[in-house]
Amino acid sequence: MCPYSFLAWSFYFSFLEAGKFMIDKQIFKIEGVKNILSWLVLLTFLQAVSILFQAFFLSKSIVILWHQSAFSSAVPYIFGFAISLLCRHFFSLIKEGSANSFSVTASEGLRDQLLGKYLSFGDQTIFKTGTGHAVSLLHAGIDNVQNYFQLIFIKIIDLSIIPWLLLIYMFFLRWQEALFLLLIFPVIIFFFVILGLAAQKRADNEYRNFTVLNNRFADTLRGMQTLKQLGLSRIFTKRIYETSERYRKSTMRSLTIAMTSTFSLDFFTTLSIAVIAVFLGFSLMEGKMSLFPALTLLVLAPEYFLPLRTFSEDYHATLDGKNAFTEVLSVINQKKTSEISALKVPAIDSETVLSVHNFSFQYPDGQQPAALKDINFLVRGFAKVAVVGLSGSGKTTLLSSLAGINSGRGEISINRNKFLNFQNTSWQKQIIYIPQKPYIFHTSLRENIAFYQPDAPKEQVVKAAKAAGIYELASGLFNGFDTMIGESEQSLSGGQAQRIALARAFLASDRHILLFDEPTAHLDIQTEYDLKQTMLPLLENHLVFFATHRLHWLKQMDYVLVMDNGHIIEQGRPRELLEDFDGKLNELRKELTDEK
Ligand SMILES: Nc1ncnc2c1ncn2[C@@H]1O[C@H](COP(=O)(O)OP(=O)(O)OP(=O)(O)O)[C@@H](O)[C@H]1O
Repeated sequence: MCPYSFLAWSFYFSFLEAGKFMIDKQIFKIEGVKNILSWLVLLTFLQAVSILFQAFFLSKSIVILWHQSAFSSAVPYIFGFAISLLCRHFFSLIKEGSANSFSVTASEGLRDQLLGKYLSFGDQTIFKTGTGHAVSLLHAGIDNVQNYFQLIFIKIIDLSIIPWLLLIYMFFLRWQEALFLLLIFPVIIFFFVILGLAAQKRADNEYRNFTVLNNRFADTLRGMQTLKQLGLSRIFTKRIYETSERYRKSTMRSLTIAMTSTFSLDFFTTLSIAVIAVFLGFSLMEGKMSLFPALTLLVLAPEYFLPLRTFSEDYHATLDGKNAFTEVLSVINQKKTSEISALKVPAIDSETVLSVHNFSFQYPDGQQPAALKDINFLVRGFAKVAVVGLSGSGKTTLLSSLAGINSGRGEISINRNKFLNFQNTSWQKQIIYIPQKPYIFHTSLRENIAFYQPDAPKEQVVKAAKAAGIYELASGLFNGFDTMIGESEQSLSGGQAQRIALARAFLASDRHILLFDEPTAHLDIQTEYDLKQTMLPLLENHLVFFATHRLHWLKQMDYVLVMDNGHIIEQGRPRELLEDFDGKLNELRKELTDEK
């Protein structure tokens, strides 16, 4: 291998390796990246030219003053030096400003995409990675990505342009020193790469510990009340402490590597500059070169290494940002098994025929067999369908599939319009979903009730509240319907939360599909009875799917699906099924009675 190709190869290798640590290639797919790159390249080029002029004018001024010429002859050079210094910093400021505005826009775009992904994937993505991790990715993670965008382009472009432009000029001044600087560069990068490998491993470890800490912290906060009741809060506090200690130690370990790499780079670059200074000193003493090229070379040598040094100073922050960026993209790039369909589902009315044939669903990380298998049923108009079964039989999964939260696949027809699953916008816009514990948002009571219809006038909100039996509660509150509820605000009982969910349903009069997932499961008998009286009028004029363990609801239902192990094992009119003493519904009734 000839020396030139060896040199070229070592440059290529060192840049490639340095780049691999710092750049996630997907960064080039971000919108507007080409424009910002071209703009930064232009500014960096101008900055490098300013540095050259700065060195030139500075050396000229010193040489004139050294030779004790008239001060006036040095003034234009001093002036030139000041101008080029100003230009250099001016270009640097514009670069930072441009990179900053790009990084803010790009990272906010990523935050929106990430949030959109979490919302469209439902709780399954969050369930997989953990709530704490999801929240920290949306906040600290995106902030790290912003910092990464802010730093990485400027650092990489500086490193790719400034040293080489300076080096070309230095070759013209004196090739020996320029060659030395050229040869030392890959050597320094080689050490940097070795340390980078270790830093990458430590940073990955640090990120893993950070994720565990976030999840553990969020879980503990959520379960704090239960932990206190069970007398376990101290144990969990200790666990959080231990996890945070692990995170602290791993951060310190990766910081040690970062410091070592900064130190070693500083050491090598300072040593190289010192070597150059010694060479130049000898050449000057021996009269082999004049003062101007020697001074210019001495001024330019630190500038030659400066991009590399600043690159290493922000190495740790950049690595953190890169890890966060990769993580954000891994969520954003997740593919849904099926995208939400835009096919129009007719509005559900008293004449609608809904037929579900061979519908199955498997959780992405669920084990065989599927959570729902060959589900078949046909319901007409505003039927009231009970979904019953033992715990784990698939009731919630069926309701989540009907709500379009789960994907699944089968032959579904609504008045002969065919669909593959319920992930359909016009179907979902007709649904009201009431789970066991409805989510109460941290906002006013009024906004909580107006969940499906945010623009509903106050009179309608009040009417819905009256129908749901929550009006008395609202009147008793300090700020009435404007009182803040949810989170740490006004606390609500399970029954009151359920009534808010019912008020939402009363208000959403244009939605005619009601999905109840064991709405009274955790309420006492009296509260359930009171709530039932409120719920019964709501069931009218709605297609209702009502998952429950409490079989007294069957009296209000027209049809029942009995589930076991993801299958519908029996279906029909409740009264007819209950008359069959050997039937599955009666078997279930006995099992549920025995359980009590
Ligand atoms: N997010 C999930 N990921 C993987 N498997 C799940 C998930 N949720 C439920 N399953 C599994 O699917 C099956 C049906 O669960 P599902 O919650 O639908 O039952 P259920 O009848 O509603 O039970 P319960 O009455 O206790 O609420 C169970 O085997 C359960 O372990």
